[in-house]
Amino acid sequence: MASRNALSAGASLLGRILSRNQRAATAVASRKLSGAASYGAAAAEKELENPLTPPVEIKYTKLLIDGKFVDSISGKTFATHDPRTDEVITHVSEGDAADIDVAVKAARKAFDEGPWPKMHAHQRASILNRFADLLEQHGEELAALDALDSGKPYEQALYAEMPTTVRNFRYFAGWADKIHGRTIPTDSGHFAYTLHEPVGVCGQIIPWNFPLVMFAWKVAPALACGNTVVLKTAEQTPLSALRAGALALEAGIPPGVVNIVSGYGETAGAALSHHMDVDKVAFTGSTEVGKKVLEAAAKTNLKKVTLELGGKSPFIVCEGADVDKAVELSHFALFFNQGQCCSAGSRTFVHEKVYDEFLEKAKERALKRVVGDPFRSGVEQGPQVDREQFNKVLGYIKAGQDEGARLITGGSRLGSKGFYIKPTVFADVEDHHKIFNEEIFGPVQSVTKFSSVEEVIKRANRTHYGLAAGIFSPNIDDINTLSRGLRAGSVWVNTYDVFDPTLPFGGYKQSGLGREKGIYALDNYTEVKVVVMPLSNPAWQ
Ligand SMILES: NC(=O)c1ccc[n+]([C@@H]2O[C@H](COP(=O)([O-])OP(=O)(O)OC[C@H]3O[C@@H](n4cnc5c(N)ncnc54)[C@H](O)[C@@H]3O)[C@@H](O)[C@H]2O)c1
Repeated sequence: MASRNALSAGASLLGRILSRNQRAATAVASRKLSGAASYGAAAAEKELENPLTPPVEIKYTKLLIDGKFVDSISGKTFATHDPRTDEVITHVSEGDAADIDVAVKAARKAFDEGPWPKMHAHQRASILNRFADLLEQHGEELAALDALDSGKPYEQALYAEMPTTVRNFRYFAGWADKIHGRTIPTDSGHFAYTLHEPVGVCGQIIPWNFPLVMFAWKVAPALACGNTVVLKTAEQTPLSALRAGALALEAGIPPGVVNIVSGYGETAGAALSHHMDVDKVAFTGSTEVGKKVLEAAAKTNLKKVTLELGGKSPFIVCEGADVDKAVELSHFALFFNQGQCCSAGSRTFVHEKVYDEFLEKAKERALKRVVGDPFRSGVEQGPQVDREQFNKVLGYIKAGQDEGARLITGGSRLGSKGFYIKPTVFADVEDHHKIFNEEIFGPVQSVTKFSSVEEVIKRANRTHYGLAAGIFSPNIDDINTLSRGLRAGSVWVNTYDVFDPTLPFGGYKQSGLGREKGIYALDNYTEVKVVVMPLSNPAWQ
């Protein structure tokens, strides 16, 4: 019953999109991929050859600094590509160290002299709520920009990612006037109280897999606490944040409070993490780059650092599980967003008693997955974000085959244009296989067998990551033992990828430092000051 309740996914935003899309997707799937679905179906190929025109006009391509959209100092631009075709969508101003410096100066001025940190907190909340309203009103446009730039299904961007983006701003707007310290009794006859003050200028570096959601996770808590920000978007997906930046100005967020610099990691990103006048940096991306960001902070001004990094999360299907539901949820846990999720359930552990049935049904489900133009209704999976990721995923598929994992479906590109990959499932994957240890970040499910809860805890924890874990079981004893035994920042039981703004998110081990979202995020964006004074006049007064 517990699993049925959870699977109805009423509590999960992504669960809602899952079930909403599922109905549409199943209908499209059966229409497009009748019987034993074939990717080579002429109709599907033809659709991929002739992509739809996205319902969006691109209005903002310059850097947003000090309330104005400006060219980069070097005058350079870079192309952003449509992953459906690899054609250029548009050219965007390319910020580098010089632009980061100007943006940091604007953010510093807005912090030191501007109204934002000092205004009544309820006024900050009103402005943030107005910003949330504008984001909501422009939901279709913003979702289309993300779908175009990243290849994610437009319906997923519109029905799952836009609402969570808006909710994050509303949630943190609600905190703005509730951030306060305590009075503290002392043993020494002093009166003491704490003030929770903004950290200052916050550098924020985000990835390409969820451009707007990452924008919201970073910007909303920083602004609610009274900070100013310089945000560096991912070079693959610069468009939606620039549009959101224009809406931030329209909402009344003062100039210099939100600065947005498009550019590359080695130049603009590194300049931000090394900048001597940035007080804090929040980064989401690969563990490899996360280490560089931490090193940059250590080598410069010891800016505070939070990191949300990679994962290799286990999804565990226990004895007694309803196999159809386990297959559906594990499929969602891995394939959501083309498999490009830091929290992807990318190691599927299945109890030996249900293993064979699970494999057969997991293959069937992967074959039914609707891969196609992200602007077509009912599509569950679009192309990978760019050529680099596409080649990387195909490289992992080859490594899986070379190392002896059993490929049961997929295993190659789909079509001849763009970065589409067939939903792929490997069976009998062993713990030492590369595909079981490294973050693939693609539509590749790796399934392995286990015999006992004790065994699976040991194997699931045998990784340097610790971001998330999924448990699928009807048995409360197994659920309790597993949820306490797994070393991960989020454990989803009979559900997956629940990203409510109220819940903290972050990693154990090399999956990160600190927590984003929820009340825990406020700690990242505030300094604590203690003020101490004597209770009675001291002799020297
Ligand atoms: N945890 C996540 O949410 C997440 C997101 C994206 C990618 N990844 C992982 O990272 C892999 C590589 O993808 P990627 O290259 O886009 O990730 P990445 O870590 O290189 O990029 C993430 C962000 O960091 C910036 N960056 C890159 N080098 C930098 C540097 N030296 N200093 C400061 N900022 C820098 C990038 O420009 C981008 O904005 C993926 O295959 C995946 O495994 C994880």
